[in-house]
Amino acid sequence: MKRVSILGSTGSIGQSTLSLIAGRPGEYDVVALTGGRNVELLARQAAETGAAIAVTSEPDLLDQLRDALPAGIEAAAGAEAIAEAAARRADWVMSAIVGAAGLAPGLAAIETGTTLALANKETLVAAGPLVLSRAAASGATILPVDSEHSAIFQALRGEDPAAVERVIITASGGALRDWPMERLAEATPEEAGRHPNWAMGNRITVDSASMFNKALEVIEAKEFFGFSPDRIEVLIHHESIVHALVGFVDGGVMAHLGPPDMRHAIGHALDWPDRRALPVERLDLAKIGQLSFRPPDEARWPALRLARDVMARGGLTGAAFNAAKEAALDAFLARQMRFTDMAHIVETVLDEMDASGETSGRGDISLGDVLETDAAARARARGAATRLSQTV
Ligand SMILES: NC(=O)C1=CN([C@@H]2O[C@H](COP(=O)(O)OP(=O)(O)OC[C@H]3O[C@@H](n4cnc5c(N)ncnc54)[C@H](OP(=O)(O)O)[C@@H]3O)[C@@H](O)[C@H]2O)C=CC1
Ligand SMILES: CC(=O)[C@@H](O)[C@H](O)COP(=O)(O)O
Ligand SMILES: [Mn+2]
Repeated sequence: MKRVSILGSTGSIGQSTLSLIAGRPGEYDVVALTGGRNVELLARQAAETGAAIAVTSEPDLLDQLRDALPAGIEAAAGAEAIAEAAARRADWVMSAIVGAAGLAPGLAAIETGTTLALANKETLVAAGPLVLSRAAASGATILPVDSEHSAIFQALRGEDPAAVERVIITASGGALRDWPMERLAEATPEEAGRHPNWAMGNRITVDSASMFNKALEVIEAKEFFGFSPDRIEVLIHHESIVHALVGFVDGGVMAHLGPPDMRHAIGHALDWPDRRALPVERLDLAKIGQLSFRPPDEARWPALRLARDVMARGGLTGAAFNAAKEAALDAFLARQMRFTDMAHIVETVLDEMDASGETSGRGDISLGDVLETDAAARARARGAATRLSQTV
């Protein structure tokens, strides 16, 4: 039996992963499941799968988790306990915690030499070189789960990476794509949180509307595949059917298509290097009829320009970018500032930290360096958000 652990099992990706596993009885031995505040669901998942251990990130919910678990399933709580559970021997680990909180547990799994299915894009944005060098040292395999990166990975199967000329990552445009630009400042968290095509967690859905999700994905593609930034393009594609395209030196372009359902990308990583049947809807292009494409407007979506700055600056800039974005998103979701303020705040934090040398990151970057930069960027972004909320 394949031993699997799921970090972030109570979230959107985590639940989809468990649904695939439940559809193949007797094939998987569930080692660890981790969640956050939803301990009721976590306990139910652990009971249904017979997991060895269930861990919540919230120490104040440990008793509640313990009470809800059947006898024989271990319970634990806190960030360290999650990293320890991630380090338990497993053949395959899904990294689906949201945000930078997923970095340390993902690294802990990597140290064991396992196969890490990586949905947590923040891991590569904040600490790409560190994560890849630790994987090379331990022999761990990292498989992309983010739909665009899974698409690129699949288009590259059997290809010579040197023959790649460019990659094109598609973007739906998110919830506010048809709004006039002058109204964007008024958008509420509820309005920004309605994705036109994908059912996902709330944070990534709002990031999709601001295009910060795509900005993270461009950096993720640079880090994971090693493409130079000038070879990574973004294309607005409303239907979310073409997930990414790879252009080769002979002019040929391979596109990866499929209905917007993450069970395909998750299943691909679960079954890799094989391909097996997955319970996803089959693509019916005749029914869809038309697919549309247009270039992104960087004035509307400054996050895309910021991603280019992050890649040009390098060092610890990715860690600062992600943390500032997370803090700005927190402030927007808490209604402390406007939708359009998020990009201003992130840009201000990046410029300040670049000027002070805090993100220069010379030499080998450690997890401690990344976490320190993350904390500094978050503090700056929170400060800027508080000042803004006092002036609005
Ligand atoms: N959803 C999607 O389709 C896609 C998601 N991704 C990426 O996958 C990751 C997960 O996304 P998604 O499933 O949508 O997110 P969700 O918000 O749906 O789920 C997040 C998971 O992380 C847990 N969690 C939240 N905060 C913490 C914390 N501080 N420490 C430990 N665990 C925590 C949550 O627990 P609880 O809910 O119990 O509080 C939940 O299990 C993100 O990095 C996202 O960018 C990438 C591509 C597509
Ligand atoms: C499913 C997935 O991978 C998401 O990251 C998706 O890409 C979000 O859609 P957009 O950011 O294109 O709106
Ligand atoms: Mn994606």
